[in-house]
Amino acid sequence: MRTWTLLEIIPQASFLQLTVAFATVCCFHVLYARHKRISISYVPGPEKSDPFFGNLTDLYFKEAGESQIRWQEEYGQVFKVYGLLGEEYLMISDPKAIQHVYTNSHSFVLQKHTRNLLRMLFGPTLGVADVDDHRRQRRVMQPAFGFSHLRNLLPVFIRHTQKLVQVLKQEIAGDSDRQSLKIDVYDYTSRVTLDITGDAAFEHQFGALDNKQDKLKAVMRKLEAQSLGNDSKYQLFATFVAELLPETITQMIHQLPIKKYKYISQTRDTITGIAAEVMAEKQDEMKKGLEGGKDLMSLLLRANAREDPQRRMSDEEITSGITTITFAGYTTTASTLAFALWELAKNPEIQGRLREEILQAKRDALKSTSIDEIPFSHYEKMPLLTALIKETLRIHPVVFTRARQAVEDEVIPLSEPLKLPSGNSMTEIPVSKGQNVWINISGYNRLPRVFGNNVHDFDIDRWLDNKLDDIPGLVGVYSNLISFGHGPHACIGWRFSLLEAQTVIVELLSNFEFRLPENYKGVRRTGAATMIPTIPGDRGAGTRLDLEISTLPDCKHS
Ligand code: HEM
Repeated sequence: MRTWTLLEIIPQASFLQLTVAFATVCCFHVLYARHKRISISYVPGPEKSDPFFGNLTDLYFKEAGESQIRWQEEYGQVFKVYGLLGEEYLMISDPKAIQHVYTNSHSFVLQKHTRNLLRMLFGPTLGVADVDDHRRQRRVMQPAFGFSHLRNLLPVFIRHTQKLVQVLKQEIAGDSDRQSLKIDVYDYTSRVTLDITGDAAFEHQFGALDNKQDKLKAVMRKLEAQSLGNDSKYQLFATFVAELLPETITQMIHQLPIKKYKYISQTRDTITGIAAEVMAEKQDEMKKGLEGGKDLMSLLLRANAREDPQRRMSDEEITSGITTITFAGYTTTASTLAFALWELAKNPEIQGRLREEILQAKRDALKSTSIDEIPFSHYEKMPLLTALIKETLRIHPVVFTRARQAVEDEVIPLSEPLKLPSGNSMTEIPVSKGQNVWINISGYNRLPRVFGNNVHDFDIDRWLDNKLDDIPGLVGVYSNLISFGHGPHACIGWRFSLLEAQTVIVELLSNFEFRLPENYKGVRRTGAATMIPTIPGDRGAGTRLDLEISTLPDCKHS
């Protein structure tokens, strides 16, 4: 009998047959790898809500964080959820477990899909660099985000925020000297954060508040619209299948002439091209011995030049660092600000108290410096402003979940024993290479043992006596909140973001009043690349949060 070789079979098979054969081999490969893993099936968790998609449809199609918070109440700080074809994910909000996963960034890395997408868009950037490269890059970049440099950026923040106030006043007054106007506050918070971030990061003037035509702005906005997330089962399927395929195959697929991938590489070329142009100009200035700017890129170039040549960042690493910062920085802070203004509109009493604190700080500044601008050192001394921002970050963490994958066998310690249905309990969870672990950021921020019993209420008073800042053994870079992550990959821009949010809220509340609009139907917190505000039942309208705004009586003509 004749034996067929693979090379003889392939030319005779149709494309469909080959695809089916390839998919079957992949499925077996995945199921075999899964079978060899240490099982976590004993960990309690919700039943599958879909035989094929497991719990993914709950996690992706319901409001962002909603299911994770509900399951945490039911199953505790550690539970299991199902992904595609019965894949088991570990979801953790236990502080010790989070600390372990986040800190051991060599054992737990970003999921393949996210890593590839980030690499395609931004190049060898912070989130995807391997451990040594990441450490080297952070070492050079970190000082630019310290308090002493932020002090220099405050005038940039204030300048753009004052422009925002001016634009809003003109819009409200319109042609008819109107009293108030319904606006999409996200549109304005994202324009001001884009202008601030471009200017502070590399002195690029996006001119978003002026509606200026700008190539980079157009690309960033398009990218933002594209990242609106998985809103169909097909997209969800494609994302998770990409996760199951070997990395080399995924990278080959990304080279295919598919519209989405072509768009991503064009976007990358535009962003990095502009950043490279600016960098070349700045390097030229440095060579001529000119003093250079106070923006992050200038600081980075100067710090890099002082580094040991072996440890310097390459030009490509600098441009991808700056573009990542610009994109990561503006959308996150813009949504956080929009959520904060929404909370203030829902709580006029808090809005009034906070406005009084701000106006008093401005009066004090006027007395001591003859300018009604709050000095840098005073922002931290405004308890209500600080509490508002902390409570917004707690209730509305725009990065509401983070996925990590174990690249080696590991044991995850727990701060509280995990009780099993058998009556036994476990103090640590062994996991195998390949195990997906999701950090339940929304859930952690609502742990009653950390934040009190009324965790689901927006209550800024919980922060006022500073007790929450002093609990030992917790996680996060800011006030025991995990909204900015933890460990080596924690948000590099958290201080930047806080100061930016503080300046914007100070200027907005001293000039305007925010109310819920007529026919208010709520706001949906939608899970996309980050958590974004959208109109309930109208995802097509994109990121949007409508509020009624009016100019305060004594500010109308200033
Ligand atoms: C409210 C605003 C912000 C929130 C909630 C936020 C949240 C986060 C979180 C949770 C991470 C960790 C991601 C992970 O675990 O993989 C992160 C990383 C990062 N963030 Fe932010 N961020 C904010 C604003 C900013 C700003 C303003 C900048 C820059 C100016 C920035 C730049 C970055 C960068 C570069 C990383 C990657 C760090 C690394 O991998 O080493 N973020 N951010």
